[in-house]
Formats: sequence, C-alpha cells, structure tokens
Amino acid sequence: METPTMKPDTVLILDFGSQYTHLITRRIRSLNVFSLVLSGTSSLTQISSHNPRVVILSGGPHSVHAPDAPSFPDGFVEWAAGNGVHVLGICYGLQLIVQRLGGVVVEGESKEYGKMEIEVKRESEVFGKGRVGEKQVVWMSHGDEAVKLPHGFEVVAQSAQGAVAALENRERRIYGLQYHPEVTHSPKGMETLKHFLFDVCGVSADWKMEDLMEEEIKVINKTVAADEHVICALSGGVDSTVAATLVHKAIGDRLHCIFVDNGLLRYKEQERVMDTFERDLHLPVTCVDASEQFLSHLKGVVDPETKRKIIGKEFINIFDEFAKELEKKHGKKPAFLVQGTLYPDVIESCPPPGTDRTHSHTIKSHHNVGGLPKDMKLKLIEPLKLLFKDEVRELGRILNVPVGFLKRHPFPGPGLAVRVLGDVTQGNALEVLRQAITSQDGMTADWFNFEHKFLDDVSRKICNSVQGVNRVVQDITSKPPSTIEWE
Ligand SMILES: Nc1ncnc2c1ncn2[C@@H]1O[C@H](COP(=O)(O)OP(=O)(O)OP(=O)(O)O)[C@@H](O)[C@H]1O
Repeated sequence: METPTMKPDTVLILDFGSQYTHLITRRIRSLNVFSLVLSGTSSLTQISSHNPRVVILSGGPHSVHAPDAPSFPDGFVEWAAGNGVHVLGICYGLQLIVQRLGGVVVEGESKEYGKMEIEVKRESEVFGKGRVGEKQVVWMSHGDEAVKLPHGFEVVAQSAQGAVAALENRERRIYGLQYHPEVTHSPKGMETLKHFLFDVCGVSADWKMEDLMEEEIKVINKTVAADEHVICALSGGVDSTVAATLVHKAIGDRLHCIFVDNGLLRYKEQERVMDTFERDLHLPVTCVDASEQFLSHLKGVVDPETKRKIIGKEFINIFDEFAKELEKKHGKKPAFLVQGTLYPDVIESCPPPGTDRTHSHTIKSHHNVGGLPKDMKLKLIEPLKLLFKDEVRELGRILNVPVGFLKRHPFPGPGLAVRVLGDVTQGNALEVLRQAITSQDGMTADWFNFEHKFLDDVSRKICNSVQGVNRVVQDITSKPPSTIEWE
C-alpha cells in the first residue's frame, strides 16, 4: 500500500525585490524547513494554494509611498488570520504592514544603513521571554520609518536612533523586523529566525531531501504514461546527470540519454563521463562521436559568438536525429525532455515587481543548448526546479552519484572552443590545451588562494612538459565568462 506523503510545513516568501530574498529562502531551508519564493504581487489564490504555515514579506528597494509601490493582495491579512498563518515583515515588509493596516510610515530624518544597535524594549514573542534590555547589532538598510503603529501593535525593539526596529501584534500573529535577520552582519539574526519559526509559529523541521526525491518520483510517474519515452541530453555536468539519474529511478529504461562528443571535450572526458554514466549510475546512454562534424563546421571561425551558435545548431541537429532513431525503434516519438533547470533559473525568470526586469513566467531555455526545434514538441520534465545547486549535490549523493563527479567544476557546452583563441582547428591547439589544463579535481578555481610558489610550479610544469605552450596566464576576473571561459 502506498504511504501518503505528508506535505512539509511551508514558509512562503513574498518577494518585493530585496537582494536578500533568496538568502532568506536558503537560510530557512538550511533549518530543514521547506521555503518557496513568490512574487510579492501574487494573487491570494496563488498564495493560499501553497498552504503556507508562515508568510514572510521581504524587503525591497521601494518606498511604500511610491505610486507603483508593490504590495500584498487585498484580503491577505484576513486570509492569514482565518487560517492561522503567521506573518513576518522584514524591512519594506514591515513598512507595508504598518501602512496597509492603518499606521503611518514617513521618510526618516536620517537613513539607517549598515550596522546598527537595537535594544529590546518589552517582553515579546518575536525575541522570546526575558530579553528586555538586551542589545544586539543588526544590519539595516532603509530610508522610510514607521512612526505610528496600527491599532493593536506594539514596538518591541528600537534602534539607537529611537526608530522602530521590531513590532508585533500577538493576537493577529503579525510581526515585523526593520532589519535583515538573514544576513551574517546581524549576528543574532539566525537565532531570532529560528526562535520565530519553531517557538512562535510552531513550524516543524521536517523537510528532507529524501522526501522531496520520493515526491518527484511520484510526480514523474504520474506525468509519463507507461508507454511513453523520455530523452535527456547529458553534458557530463552535475545538473543534467542528477536530473537523469532521478528520472531513471522513476521510469527506468524508458529514459534515453545522449552524450555528444563534439571534439571540444577535455582530456579523456568522454571515457570518464561514460564510465560514470554506465558503470556507476547504470544510465541508458548513447554516446555519439560527432567531433568531425563539429570541427568541420568550426573550421576558420574565429568569433566566439559565432562559434557558440554553430555549436548550438549542431547539437540540435544531433538531438533531432537521436529522437528520430528512437521513434523508429519504439514506434513512438519521445514525448518528454528532461532538463536540469535549477531554482535560481526559475526565480530569475519571474523577477520581482519594480525591478527593471520583466516577468516572463517562462523558464530560461538556455539549458538545452540553443533550444530544441519547436516541431519536436517535447514536454519538459524539470525535477530539480525547486533546488539550489548545493541541494542538487545533496540529492546527487542520495542517488549515489560519485562525490568526485558532484564536485566537478562547470564546463559549459561550447567546451574548449571558447578556451582557444581564434580558429580551434588550427594546428594542434585543442590537443595542446587538453594536455595543459587537465586538473584531477577540477576544483581549484579560487585564484586568490594560489600562492606565488604554487603558480610558479604550475607554470614551469606546463611549459616544460607540454610541447607548444610557452606562456601560462591566470585570469583573475571574477565575472563570467572570465571565470570559466577564455573568450
Ligand atoms: N556534450 C553534450 N552532450 C549532450 N548534451 C549536452 C552536452 N553539452 C551540453 N549538453 C546539454 O545542454 C545543457 C546545457 O549545457 P550547459 O553546459 O550549459 O549545462 P549546465 O546548465 O551547466 O548543466 P549541467 O550541470 O548539466 O552541465 C546540459 O544540461 C545538457 O542537457
């Protein structure tokens, strides 16, 4: 008999555009509590559909007085009260609560920005018993300030400048912090968040990766009918590998993976990843050696963007061919495509109100190298779309993906093509590069950790042992693509 899965307690974050919103989510998940981000202007139906125990209203760059200031929907406070949901406003979230419930927020005389000292002024739920008089340093970042609280609310902490730093209305289960408890510059912030979630709201720390995995497997089994087939393009990277392993656990060999050797892979890459796919993970993988095809199209091409486009197009041709072969073999077109979309991609596609990015409501398609042809009409399976990268690694560990593999450094699709300046087919550039950059763990990316002695040794070793290399350069730019590609 199937055991019913209990939904974990959910903490919903309504995002009003703070740069720290995702940090709150991650901090809460690190306490084994499931947490999700929704746009701050989501409808009440969207909010209530998640059945949250707690709703946190995030900070944001706006003033509540701005004409287009984003806010929670009408009826939200009544819905929360009627359903026993606790509400916590952080920074802008606190000001929204004050303004919407009949208090007064004004532009502060002096802005509070950076580290501030606050003092607990009375017995409160949000800080816990016996804390009156306690001082703590917190991180603030606001211009407006609450000067008159709505009926039934109390100031429970004040900043050194006398501004409201925390408030609550126990009866209505509504709380507010004018500072950011989620950042490390508020040293007692996590303690306050923990106390709030567990002691005040009674949330259970019952979110486990194993549960999420079982839940995903059920969803995949429900989505993919017993006679349907699924394809997945494996890059040898963490995301597609973990996604494929999970789908394989759900539907077995109705999953068909393809790994393309485009002639631009690292030293012994093909052997290494195929070994992991087949020997360790038992994934059904077709390895297509298309190196000649790719390299012939790249001959004479020097512009990196053109290289990327050519590579993307070739990938698509090969995936298309693979799907046709599968149709011939199984008498049915594959209906689904597995993609390793992660939560940051999902969030990025639905930016908060008031930012200069627009809502797209669609997830970025960069995960399938240039996008698959529209006429393939594949439906997407994105089993990692609620996870952050470190959580994907944890899921990978549970699925027995070798740890060394999970720690690999990202190596995007265009591969060595954008690590060789100019025409990649000239001379033996690819071979020289393969010999020169191979690193066993592929993890040594923190340039500032390298000591001069180490750099000196590496440079000597490469120049002395790899014929064709006469200069070793380290790029210290910390912004992609410099962190990972040369051009
Ligand atoms: N050599 C390859 N063979 C087959 N598919 C590939 C190959 N390289 C990339 N892909 C596909 O394109 C997707 C995007 O490639 P990219 O290198 O940007 O990966 P990513 O987003 O970092 O994810 P991953 O961790 O899976 O590599 C991969 O997830 C994979 O589905």
